[in-house]
Amino acid sequence: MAASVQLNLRSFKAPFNLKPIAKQFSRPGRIRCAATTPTKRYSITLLPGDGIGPEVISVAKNVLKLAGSLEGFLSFPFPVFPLFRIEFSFQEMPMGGAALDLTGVPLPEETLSAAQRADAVLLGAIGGYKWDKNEKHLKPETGLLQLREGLKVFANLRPATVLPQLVDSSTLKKDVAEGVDLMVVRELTGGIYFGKPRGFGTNEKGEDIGFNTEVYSTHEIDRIARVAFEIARKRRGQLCSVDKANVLEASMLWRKRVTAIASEYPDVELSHMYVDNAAMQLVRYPKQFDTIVTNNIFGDILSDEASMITGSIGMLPSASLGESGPGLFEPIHGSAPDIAGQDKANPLATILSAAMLLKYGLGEANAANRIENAVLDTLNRGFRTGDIYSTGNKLVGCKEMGEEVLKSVDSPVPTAI
Ligand SMILES: NC(=O)C1=CN([C@@H]2O[C@H](COP(=O)(O)OP(=O)(O)OC[C@H]3O[C@@H](n4cnc5c(N)ncnc54)[C@H](O)[C@@H]3O)[C@@H](O)[C@H]2O)C=CC1
Ligand SMILES: CC(C)CC(=O)C(=O)O
Ligand SMILES: [Mg+2]
Repeated sequence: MAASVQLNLRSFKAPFNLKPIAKQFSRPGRIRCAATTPTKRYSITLLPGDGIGPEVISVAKNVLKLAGSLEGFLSFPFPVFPLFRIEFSFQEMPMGGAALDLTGVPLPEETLSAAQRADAVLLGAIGGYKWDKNEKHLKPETGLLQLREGLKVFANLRPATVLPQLVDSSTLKKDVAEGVDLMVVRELTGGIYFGKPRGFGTNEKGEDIGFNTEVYSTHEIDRIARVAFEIARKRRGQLCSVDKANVLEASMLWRKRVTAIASEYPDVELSHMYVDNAAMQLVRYPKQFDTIVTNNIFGDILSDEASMITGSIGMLPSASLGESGPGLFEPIHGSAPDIAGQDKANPLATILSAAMLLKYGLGEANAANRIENAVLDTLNRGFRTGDIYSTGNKLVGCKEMGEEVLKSVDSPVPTAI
């Protein structure tokens, strides 16, 4: 049954950051034998953030807890005998605007070190009107960039899969959206969001100017390219590198290095596309894409665009991984101040990010599949938040959607699509 309901967050042996079960067992202090049942303990740092962040994190935390508690049982055909237990300890820390209000900075040292010590980090979203006019170093968004840099999570995986249940929610025609299943691999700790010089100044005419620098090194390009090739190899074997090499020097180097790394992956078909064309192709014929690799800013923009093919930005999860240390898992959307506090947010992107946390962050693929199945089952039962609602379905809020997913997680035989 699990195979028929895969969300295409395919398990692949990533060359980074996965912690197989065996490794967990070998960690001193992680496994405790309570009576006869060994317990796998994971510490998760939760960063709810701002706007709808706390609403979606609260729902995803409950889903994660329940999915973990159901793991480790032998089933004949219902759970009978626990081989091991999974227990999460959650530490909630302030981040973004919430941290600014509390401590005066968007990423307090305590928050970063809690995240660095954790087995995985689950983030809601940050930002809001209240802090929009803050100086750069006092913006919630600066805290998010510092967190990604501090965790060294350079590879941001953003899968966009059109679920059969949500084809009608896509803004594209059914035959264009149906069957779309792509992965954006976005470079996350380099490029124009981090490049120097940056700042404000005056030009020769005395006018104010603002400037940023798009900069990539060989090392930064090579490592994200290898991640993308590895992922493409485990998917349909096609990698499209998106750049602006007809204009930007940083993109010229990008294209040269991605082409060079391709020789290590003869089984993967590499193509190149300029970003303006890619933005157009995504709405013209998105099924042509399997895996896309691109820089920080293009990946940010193209993944928001890709989300609408799937029905809503409220559906897209992400995993940000580094060579070692905890992964950072977050929905691709922001804090949605326009709907914050109204119980309207779609929590599925965050719930699916929790599934990615289990699969890519902790190596608990089974528990991850349980969550993915539960999301599909909930959609099969017709529950929809406003952003993915179509006629004939049941309109629910963020909390109720969460409760329905919990029911599906708990059901012994999930409904297949
Ligand atoms: N990772 C993060 O924490 C991110 C933070 N931001 C910040 O979020 C704030 C708002 O940014 P926007 O540009 O408005 O982007 P946004 O992603 O927060 O919202 C864009 C639109 O999508 C809707 N939306 C987003 N998530 C949704 C969900 N789960 N369910 C239903 N509808 C959803 C919103 O209501 C809004 O109409 C800004 O301060 C921005 O800097 C933006 C993107 C990512
Ligand atoms: C602060 C921004 C870079 C966040 C964002 O839009 C994203 O990562 O998708
Ligand atoms: Mg974005």
